[in-house]
Amino acid sequence: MALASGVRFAARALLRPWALLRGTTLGRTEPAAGGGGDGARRFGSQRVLVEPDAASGVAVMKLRNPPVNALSLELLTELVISLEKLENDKTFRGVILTSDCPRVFCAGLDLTEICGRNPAHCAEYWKAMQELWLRTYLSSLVLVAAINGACPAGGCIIALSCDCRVLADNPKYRIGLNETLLGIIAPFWLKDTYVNTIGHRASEQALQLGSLFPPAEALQVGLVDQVVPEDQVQSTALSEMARWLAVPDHARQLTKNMMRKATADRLLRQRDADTQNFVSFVCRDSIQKSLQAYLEKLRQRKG
Ligand SMILES: CC/C=C\C/C=C\C/C=C\CC/C=C/CC(=O)SCCNC(=O)CCNC(=O)[C@H](O)C(C)(C)COP(=O)(O)OP(=O)(O)OC[C@H]1O[C@@H](n2cnc3c(N)ncnc32)[C@H](O)[C@@H]1OP(=O)(O)O
Repeated sequence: MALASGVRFAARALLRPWALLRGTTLGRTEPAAGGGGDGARRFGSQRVLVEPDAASGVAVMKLRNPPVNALSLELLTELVISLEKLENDKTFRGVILTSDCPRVFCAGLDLTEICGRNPAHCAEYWKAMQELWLRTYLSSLVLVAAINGACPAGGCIIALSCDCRVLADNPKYRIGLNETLLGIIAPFWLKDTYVNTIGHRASEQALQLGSLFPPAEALQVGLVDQVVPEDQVQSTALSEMARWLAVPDHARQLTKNMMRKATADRLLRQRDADTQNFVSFVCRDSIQKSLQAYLEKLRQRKG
């Protein structure tokens, strides 16, 4: 798809230096845990573990950035590069995205990447977040989110960018765009993704309230497609993947692009403006104070 290749070019041009500079050990392979079928070899990087199964054409991509898979610049970079590697390997048709950290799928943006950071770093960071959303939202692969933990804000966006979502039935594993509770707001392309998933009225209410939905409500509002016992999340994600892979790739990919291109184009047309908006918004003293206070509250919760 032209657009995807455009994004792929952008990703490669934009991210290659990070991959080198950030000391990732991309491409390291090691035997998959439990053998993994035909000698499948895990690969990935420090913060992303990829367990490929060539026989089925499905890879499991695990976020591994303890304690909460906060989306640091490194994790964002490694996710995009790992996904690009799988997209370029025609052996693979689908990826299951899940967490290697207990109780948390992904805590969203790493707030230490924007709290007390200079505008240049905030811009670099936001471009990486844009890139990850574009890469997942437009991926030619089938992406299934196996949500095995809490999934607020940026974590919710990653899950929403997948083709479908399976959530563990644990009331502590809440999902949603809670930005307003931090005193910030979701940018238009997060809003658009929400509206495309749960509809305008539900999004309007949930975004303003910063709603974090427990599993039953997340299912009811359409934020997730299945809620299953925690020990069945991965197997259910695999079954869901099989359902999607039963469809010829070309027809499915063209349909996905038809459904999502307009939303992605809206960001692609104004990426620089969006980055400037983000930087000028988060660098405001009032917003910095809100974010610092929120981080402090998080740190004190354990006390
Ligand atoms: C007009 C304007 C126009 C345009 C505007 C443009 C742009 C819009 C502006 C901004 C962008 C908006 C997008 C935002 C998306 C986001 O993702 S914001 C981040 C939101 N994330 C959260 O609210 C989650 C916060 N975390 C939690 O709720 C819990 O940690 C969680 C439920 C995930 C796990 O709980 P638990 O297992 O108990 O772990 P702890 O809470 O104890 O946390 C462990 C340590 O991790 C630290 N931590 C947690 N979350 C984050 C995080 N997101 N970033 C950084 N650090 C985090 C936490 O402080 C603990 O640290 P410690 O061990 O104490 O040092």
